[in-house]
Amino acid sequence: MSYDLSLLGWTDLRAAELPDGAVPARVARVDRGAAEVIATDGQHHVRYAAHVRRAAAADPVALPCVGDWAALRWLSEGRYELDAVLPRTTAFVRGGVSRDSVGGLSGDGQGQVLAANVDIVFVAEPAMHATDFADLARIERLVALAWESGGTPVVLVTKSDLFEHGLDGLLDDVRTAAPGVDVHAVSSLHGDGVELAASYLAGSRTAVILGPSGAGKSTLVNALAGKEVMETQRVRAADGRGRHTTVHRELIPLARGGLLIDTPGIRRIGLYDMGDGVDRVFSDIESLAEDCRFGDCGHTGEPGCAVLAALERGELPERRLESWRKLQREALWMASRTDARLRKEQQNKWKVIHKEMRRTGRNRP
Ligand SMILES: Nc1nc2c(ncn2[C@@H]2O[C@H](COP(=O)(O)OP(=O)(O)OP(=O)(O)O)[C@@H](O)[C@H]2O)c(=O)[nH]1
Ligand SMILES: [Zn+2]
Repeated sequence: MSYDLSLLGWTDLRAAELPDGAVPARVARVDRGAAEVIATDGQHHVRYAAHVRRAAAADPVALPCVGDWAALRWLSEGRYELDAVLPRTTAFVRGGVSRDSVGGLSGDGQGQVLAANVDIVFVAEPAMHATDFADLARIERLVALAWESGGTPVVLVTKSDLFEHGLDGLLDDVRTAAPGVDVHAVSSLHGDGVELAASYLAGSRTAVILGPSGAGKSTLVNALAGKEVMETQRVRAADGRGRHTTVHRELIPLARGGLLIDTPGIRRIGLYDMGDGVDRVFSDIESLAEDCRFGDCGHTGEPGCAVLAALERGELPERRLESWRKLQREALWMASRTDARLRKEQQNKWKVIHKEMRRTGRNRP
């Protein structure tokens, strides 16, 4: 019985990074100190090698996370340990982490990776939410997060069936809020746009769905996955034994190909580390700002401000500038706040893990 790893997104590029003699596997779920992984010969519960644990203790960014590709080392009959995390192509990171020029991550001991190797980031925003229309500011924020992860954002305006008139106008507004990003209307209820969304995952790509509570994420996951997610997935069909359904709740193979990562952490993701992403989602303002007379122009009335000039000419919507200001302020505030909180969380978490390791003697190299 074997799994076809290419259906999980394994490529020649990744294969080139696999150490000699190691067995490749994708992380489907993590537990403290261990992971559920899928390898060619099936699913395994694997502990982390001592050097992986040491690296993670120094910097939690080194901890395996869902979506990671891992190199396994064979221990004995049917048992493996997780020996290395292969270089990540993208990552959703919470906490104080910066990205170096080649896209690698360099942590400062506080970051936490929520999901890795995500190609497509669906930003779900309901066309109609309670009594309100789509929240453009929220779309901007989540698109910024998506860019920051290294993945490609695609905005899905969900529940489009609730919007009979003026949907085209709404989509135009959304496109203005997310320049350079594909925007589509989706109704999971009627099936409109679902095939189109699924087509982004062709070639066994991996996606996440970000969006506020009630945006229709779960409904969309089910629509994308096809009926009875757990029973019809192709990856598991190859296994034929019908076991191990639980890990697929976090790394979900879709009936039409491709995968979705759906974890509580990704669902809760808010406004973390959006530095570069903010610049990109506001590329219109950033490029106007290049023509401001002063390099450090705050666009609040300085002489020769090109941003305010565009505003006066009606070329830049006022809402857009307001949104940009708000996001800049929030990013600053969140950065200071999450840093302190995360540091504490991580300290507590590792205290518990170290205690556990001492108790079981598992920390001996
Ligand atoms: N009219 C309409 N309703 C929908 C559609 N998709 C989802 N809903 C409804 O919207 C509500 C919320 O949908 P969920 O899929 O649970 O939303 P969610 O984003 O997963 O919400 P959380 O679990 O809170 O994050 C449910 O009552 C769905 O039935 C749609 O395409 N059209
Ligand atoms: Zn200016």
